[in-house]
Amino acid sequence: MPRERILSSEDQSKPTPPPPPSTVLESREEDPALRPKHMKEMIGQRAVYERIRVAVDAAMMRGEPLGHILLDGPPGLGKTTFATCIPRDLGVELQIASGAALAAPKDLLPYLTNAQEGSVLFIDEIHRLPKAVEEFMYPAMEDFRIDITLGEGVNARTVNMNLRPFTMIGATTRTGLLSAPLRDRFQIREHLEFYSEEELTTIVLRNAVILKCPIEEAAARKIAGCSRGTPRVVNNRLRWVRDYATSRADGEVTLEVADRALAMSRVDSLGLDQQDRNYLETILRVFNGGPAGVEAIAHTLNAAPDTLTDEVEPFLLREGLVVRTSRGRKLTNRGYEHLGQTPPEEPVGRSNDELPLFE
Ligand SMILES: Nc1ncnc2c1ncn2[C@@H]1O[C@H](COP(=O)(O)OP(=O)(O)OP(=O)(O)O)[C@@H](O)[C@H]1O
Ligand SMILES: [Mg+2]
Repeated sequence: MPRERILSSEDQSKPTPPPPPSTVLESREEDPALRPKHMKEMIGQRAVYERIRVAVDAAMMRGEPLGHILLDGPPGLGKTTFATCIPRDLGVELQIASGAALAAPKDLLPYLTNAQEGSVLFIDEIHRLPKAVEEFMYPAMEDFRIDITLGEGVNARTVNMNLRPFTMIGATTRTGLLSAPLRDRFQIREHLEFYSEEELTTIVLRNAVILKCPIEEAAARKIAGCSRGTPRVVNNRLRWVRDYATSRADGEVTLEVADRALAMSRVDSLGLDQQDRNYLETILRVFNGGPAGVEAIAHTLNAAPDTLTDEVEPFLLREGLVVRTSRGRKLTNRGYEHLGQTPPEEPVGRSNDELPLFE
């Protein structure tokens, strides 16, 4: 670990004032320098990595296209990273499309016809594909063939077109929203899980070197411990702490500097930020601890329900701060305690109509 203080000439010439904490922490802007380029540089997700590796090696040895891959899991855990590393490892081209932008089959057509043999077509947010586009994809994925309808009414006729065999990689934060026929067309389906503190510490130490930021191991561990098990969050926190070290200390991220920086950005001991705490506080104060429907919580917070289910809730559920019951979200005893409150007498989430839901 380099201990000396290193600042690149770029850092010195352009001192950027740190943006307000909430922007730093919620920022979805990716740093291309920090995204691993090859699968072997990826940290964690070992089981997923090994299975994809087997398929990639076999495809390369046989000279055949890799089977279609579906990746799901909460935001920031590495779906896009896998999708960009796989074609690089295979040495093939990558095209990127977003489910939300493919409104009709004709929007997908150029991607399919441009796909070279063995190349990868990555569709992000694949759960947002309209039904018509999804159905158009079935024969493309299964038989590398598409059916195009030309003309209208009685003059309409269907033309079959063969495609070059390619690999589709789909990413979604919501597998539950995918139809079974689409899901079944992916030969490999992988779920990405939250990262351990150990893995996140490794990511911090690796990225601190890339960012030329001297850091103490204890500080790296501290940043990792409050990053919600998520590499994207760990990178954002590292950048914030590094900015803080540059502008409020001598540039070195010591444990003390990390503590001060994280306290200033209002990240708490579990790594929750203001948005997470607002969510918990709303259930506590507005809904008396719950149960409360996600729509109602979202309205109260002036947030989109999807943001809550996709981005806020997965980690809070994993940490056991809330439970999802058939009647809505409810604070657990741990949730009460985290907010500095005494839990109510009766045990939470255990009456018959409030059994936790497993989805
Ligand atoms: N296994 C990993 N090792 C190291 N860094 C990682 C890993 N996975 C992700 N990252 C880092 O986290 C960032 C976010 O990851 P990525 O964009 O792949 O998430 P995602 O699952 O696609 O999220 P979203 O659902 O929001 O699209 C990447 O830019 C990368 O720097
Ligand atoms: Mg992504």
